[in-house]
Parts: sequence; structure tokens; C-alpha cells
Amino acid sequence: MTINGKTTCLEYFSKTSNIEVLTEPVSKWRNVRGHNPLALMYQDPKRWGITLQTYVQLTMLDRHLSSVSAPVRMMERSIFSAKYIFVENLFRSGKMPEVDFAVLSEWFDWITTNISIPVDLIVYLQTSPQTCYERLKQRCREEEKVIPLEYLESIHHLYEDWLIKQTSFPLPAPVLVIPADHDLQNMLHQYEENRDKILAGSCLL
Ligand SMILES: Nc1ncnc2c1ncn2[C@@H]1O[C@H](COP(=O)(O)OP(=O)(O)O)[C@@H](O)[C@H]1O
Ligand SMILES: Cc1cn([C@H]2C[C@H](O)[C@@H](COP(=O)(O)O)O2)c(=O)[nH]c1=O
Repeated sequence: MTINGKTTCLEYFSKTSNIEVLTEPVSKWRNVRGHNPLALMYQDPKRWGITLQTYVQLTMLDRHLSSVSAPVRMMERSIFSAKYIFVENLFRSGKMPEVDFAVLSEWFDWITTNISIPVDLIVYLQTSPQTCYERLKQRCREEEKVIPLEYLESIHHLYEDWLIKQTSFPLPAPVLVIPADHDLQNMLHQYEENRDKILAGSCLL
């Protein structure tokens, strides 16, 4: 999902030795050479969706290909979720012209066909759209103040179709589901309970 506790989860695991944590490059999406494609996309998705998503795709690929510095790497989202969820949502909601979707899809298909992007395990922090909406208001990121609950509901359905029902797009790895509507204390407990599974990749599923 979005705005549901991914960064908080990664911060927790970053305190463990032998784990390398790669957070999402949101700061780049908010500032590329003085421009803010994230804000532009929320202001006018039809015009700027392609701009943001092209840059997201590039920066996610860069994250995937960066050299590994620890036995276990945890990465916030992937090039797959950017395409299967956010690009798909823009297109399906009529906020991305067909030609923009086609060009992004060609890029995505070329990348995933020609470049190896190994993923061992997807950890899905499963939250309701309402929880995300509350956390969005709590975090209060300027660009995201315009996000309505309906947007979070659409993103949620796309995630559920992909990772739970498994009816929409190919899965690059097995999925570990962690219910994440709970308070922070409860979540830290769940992270501990799932630590071995997460660190083992798909081996203990
Ligand atoms: N379990 C939780 N309960 C309540 N608030 C949370 C919880 N996890 C994270 N938050 C808060 O919700 C907001 C979004 O969390 P964050 O980790 O930045 O989400 P994401 O990286 O998925 O966008 C932050 O203000 C964070 O402090
Ligand atoms: C991957 C991706 C993200 N976004 C947007 C959604 C949020 O506003 C921010 C960051 O997400 P997070 O859940 O707070 O980490 O970026 C997007 O518009 N398109 C994307 O592909």
C-alpha cells in the first residue's frame, strides 16, 4: 500500500546488523534538478503522470542494481509495484493517456526482459485504505494533502488483486503477508515474529 508504515518497518530492521535497507528514493521524486514531479503529478496527473512515473522507474531500477553491501537487502517497494500499481492506477482511472501508458509499458517490458532483477520475497504490509488515510494525515507531506480516500481505495484494490488474489500481474517472488492496521507496538512485535522468515527470503515460507 502507500503511506502505511513501510519506512517505519525498514527503520526498525535497519538497526539489525547484516541487513542493508534501501528506502524509496522519494526525495528524488520531490526534487529533480529543482523540479518536483511528485507534486506536479498530484496537481495534474494527466499532464505529469508520465513524467513522475518515468523517473520513478529509473530511480527504482537504479536501486535494484546498486551494489550489495550486506548478506540481506530489504528494499522499500520495487520497479514492479511502481508499474503494476501506480502506473496501472493512473491508466485505469483515465488519468494517463494511452500513448503515455504504452511508452512506459514498452520501457518496463524492455527493462524486465533484458535486465535481471532478482527478488526473493515480497513482504506485504496489509493495511486498510482508512488506516493509510489516517497515517497520511498524520505524516502531512505537503504534496499528498490533495489525496482523497478513493485514491487509496483504488491503490488498495490493485495491491490485493496482485498480491492476495494473484489475478492481475505476475509475481516476481512469493508473498509474506503481515496485517498492519495495528499500533506501532503491536507492529514491532509482529516484525520480531516474522524476522526469521523475512531474513530467510522465501526459504521458510
Ligand atoms: N503502526 C503504526 N501506527 C500508527 N502510525 C504509524 C504506524 N506506522 C507508521 N505510522 C506513521 O504513519 C505515517 C506513515 O508511515 P511511514 O512509515 O512513513 O509510511 P510509508 O513509508 O509506507 O509511506 C508516519 O507518520 C508514521 O509515523
Ligand atoms: C512507487 C510510487 C509512489 N508514488 C507516490 C505515492 C506516495 O505519495 C509517494 C511515496 O509513497 P510512500 O508509500 O509514502 O512511500 O510516492 C507514485 O505516485 N508513484 C509510484 O510509482
